[in-house]
Amino acid sequence: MPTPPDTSKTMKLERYNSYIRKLHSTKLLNASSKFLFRVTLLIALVLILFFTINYPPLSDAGNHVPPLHRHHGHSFLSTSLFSGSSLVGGASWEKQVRHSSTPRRLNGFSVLVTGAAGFVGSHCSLALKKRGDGVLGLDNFNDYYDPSLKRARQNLLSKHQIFVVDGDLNDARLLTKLFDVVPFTHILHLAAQAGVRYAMQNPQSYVRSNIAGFVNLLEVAKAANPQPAIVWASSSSVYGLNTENPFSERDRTDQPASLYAATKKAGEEIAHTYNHIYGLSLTGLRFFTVYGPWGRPDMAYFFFTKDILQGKSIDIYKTHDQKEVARDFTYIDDVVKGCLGALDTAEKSTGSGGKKKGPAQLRVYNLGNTSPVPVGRLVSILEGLLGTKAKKHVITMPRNGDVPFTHANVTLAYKDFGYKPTTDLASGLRKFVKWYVNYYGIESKPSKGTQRADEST
Ligand SMILES: O=C(O)[C@H]1O[C@H](OP(=O)(O)OP(=O)(O)OC[C@H]2O[C@@H](n3ccc(=O)[nH]c3=O)[C@H](O)[C@@H]2O)[C@H](O)[C@@H](O)[C@@H]1O
Repeated sequence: MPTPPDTSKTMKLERYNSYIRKLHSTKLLNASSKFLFRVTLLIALVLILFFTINYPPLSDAGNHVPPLHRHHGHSFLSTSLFSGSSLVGGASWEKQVRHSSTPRRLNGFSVLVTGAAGFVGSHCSLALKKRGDGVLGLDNFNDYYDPSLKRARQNLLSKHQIFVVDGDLNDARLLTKLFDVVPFTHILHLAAQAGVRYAMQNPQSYVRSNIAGFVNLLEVAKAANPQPAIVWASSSSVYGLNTENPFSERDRTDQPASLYAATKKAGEEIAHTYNHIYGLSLTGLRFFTVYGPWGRPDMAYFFFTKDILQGKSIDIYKTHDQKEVARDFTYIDDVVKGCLGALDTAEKSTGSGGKKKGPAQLRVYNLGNTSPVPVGRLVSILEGLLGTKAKKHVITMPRNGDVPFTHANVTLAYKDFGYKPTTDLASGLRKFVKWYVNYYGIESKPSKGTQRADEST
């Protein structure tokens, strides 16, 4: 008989093999579950990020800016999560917000300045900080004009311990957070879509900033406890086709000539509503063509300077009945004094947490220079300061929302807070040109005395 095979060894081997197989399958299971777990985590993170970027906070749903239209607004990622280098709502962010907003003088204000990286906003922020008030800036750094100029203004502010939060007026969650962190006594609301003629190119940006953004800010302010007093920038353009001269706050403002003017006028009406329903103290300031160092490159005095220095021709508008166009150009330092005067005399809001307790202050003031200057004269002053002849191209004013002249009566602002402009156009432009040349350098050699046949002298 054949000897039976010795199975003990085979069985041992099989047992060993099955043990190894089990071991492998458990390892495999472990590895694959780990892998699955990681993939799920990654998907979850991607989804969270996707929703954060694409969907605004619930409270902001009504003001959601569709992604395609964001170039003049701000992405929600940078608006809602990050500001400068710190995370919005994080401990270091809150510390910066508090530090910047804390007044350094007895009974000093704590002011939220919107549009703080803008022209008037940066000047006012510095003036407030210098006298000991706390200032927190808010700006969306949009690209209506060169954002690097806004960043340069922000750098200047940060040297004076003013923190500018990178965010949009339409971000209700961000605004509410700011009011949670700081009990602001005042808002100086200067953020806006400015410029008269650009309204024909991008009308929606005016509605978004000057109407929706303003309402969003007022909604947050009325709900705050304490409610702040609000001083905000209206515009001389609300006088539109008014023919009274000079313009007084009592004159009609129901004939705006541009959508820009119409949104500013709408702001004045909206201010009335929030004052009436919620007891918010509101002061609108009608600025008259403000100019000066750190100004706005979209304004005529600014781009005339650039074009004259580069030897390019400039368009000088005349009215349809061949008259000169004139503006009550107002120097920035005078306007800053007006803004501070308005803040100093602003009474407290009377409501709290969205409920009115009694009547509150509602005011509107002209802040002009009281001395209109024809645009041709502005150009001659610039030619003198730059030592260069401009290539002047005099044309009839295009139908683009412009008005033929502006002239402020400032009696009311003088009576209520001593507003008295002291800078004439020649002195103010001298300071502007000094700043301009220092900031930009002289970009190209001025070309002298070359005029076209259709130019005036
Ligand atoms: O006072 C105001 O409320 C307004 O002042 C300025 O608006 P505007 O007065 O039109 O200022 P510029 O655009 O700098 O124009 C100044 C003057 O130059 C004239 N101009 C403008 C452009 C141009 O190419 N040529 C020209 O002759 C205009 O007709 C105007 O008379 C600001 O741009 C507005 O944001 C502000 O609200």
